[in-house]
Amino acid sequence: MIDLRELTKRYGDTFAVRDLTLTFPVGTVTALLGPSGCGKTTTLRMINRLTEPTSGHVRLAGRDTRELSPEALRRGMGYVIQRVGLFPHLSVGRNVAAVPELLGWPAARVRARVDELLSLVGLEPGTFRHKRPAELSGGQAQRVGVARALAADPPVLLMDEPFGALDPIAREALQAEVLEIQRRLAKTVVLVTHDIPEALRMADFVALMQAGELAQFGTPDDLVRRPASPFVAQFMGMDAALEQLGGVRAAALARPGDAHGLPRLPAEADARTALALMLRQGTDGVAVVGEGGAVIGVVGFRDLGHDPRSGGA
Ligand SMILES: Nc1ncnc2c1ncn2[C@@H]1O[C@H](COP(=O)(O)OP(=O)(O)OP(=O)(O)O)[C@@H](O)[C@H]1O
Repeated sequence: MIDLRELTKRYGDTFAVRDLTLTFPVGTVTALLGPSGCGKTTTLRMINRLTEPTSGHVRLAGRDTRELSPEALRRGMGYVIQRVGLFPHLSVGRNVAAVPELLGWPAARVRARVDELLSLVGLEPGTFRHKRPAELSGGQAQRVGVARALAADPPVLLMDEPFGALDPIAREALQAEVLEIQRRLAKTVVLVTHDIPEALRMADFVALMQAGELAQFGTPDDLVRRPASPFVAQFMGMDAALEQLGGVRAAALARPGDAHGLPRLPAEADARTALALMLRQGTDGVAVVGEGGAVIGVVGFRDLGHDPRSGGA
């Protein structure tokens, strides 16, 4: 297990993380959840010592991580970030092989491992092994990133908004596959996200942070049904509104309008996905497209308040 004890990171007068005491149980997914700037990434980076704490400490399986070299520590922890950062000049296969090669595995074992991992993340090895990162879609590149993080079979996987840059359909597919892999391999996963539905879907436990401190740790059900403070109730309550949008098809809200410059959303997507796309792209609308990419109509930010099932109230 990973234990954080009174972990603090200060930048000048700002506490990015303050007195954080938290245990990530072995073989589970724990989401570090919270609004922008609450200290999620700083916490994750203190676990693998990409950021050194100002005070407090991290224990891994009972050992203070300061007793380990950062390199040895990181070898035991896969790390996946939003933009995977694959080596552009290396093939997909060589990217996945990077850590096993560093560890001096025999060539045949590395080759077998690369193929095993590509299959595991849903990429057919014969098709993808020799491709360059530039030839991949965002979702495929992110899959390679996950395969690379798992290459040396680390017991711990640290993931920082790993699905954040993906379109909604690729995101849901990869979330499902990462969950499936986690269940099969029983990795200890720490997942940074600000997306409540993602945390609810993926996490066994949620650590909700507020301004560098722990607001509540518990199961997703605990946080939704037994919030420890008004902040938790309000933050998790945003989800109820979002869930309602999840039941409405974006196509049902689409109306004629100027689709120029708007991000595109498939007609079968729901209104929650439309909202996520607007927030991510910084637009106040999306273009809903049908088969063949023809624009059906636009959904504006203000249209999201109108549920056609309730008569447009
Ligand atoms: N290198 C740094 N120097 C100064 N301040 C920093 C540094 N890194 C983070 N901070 C500050 O620490 C706080 C927490 O940042 P952190 O990136 O951990 O938040 P976060 O919850 O991951 O946010 P987001 O969801 O927006 O990525 C923020 O106020 C941020 O501005």
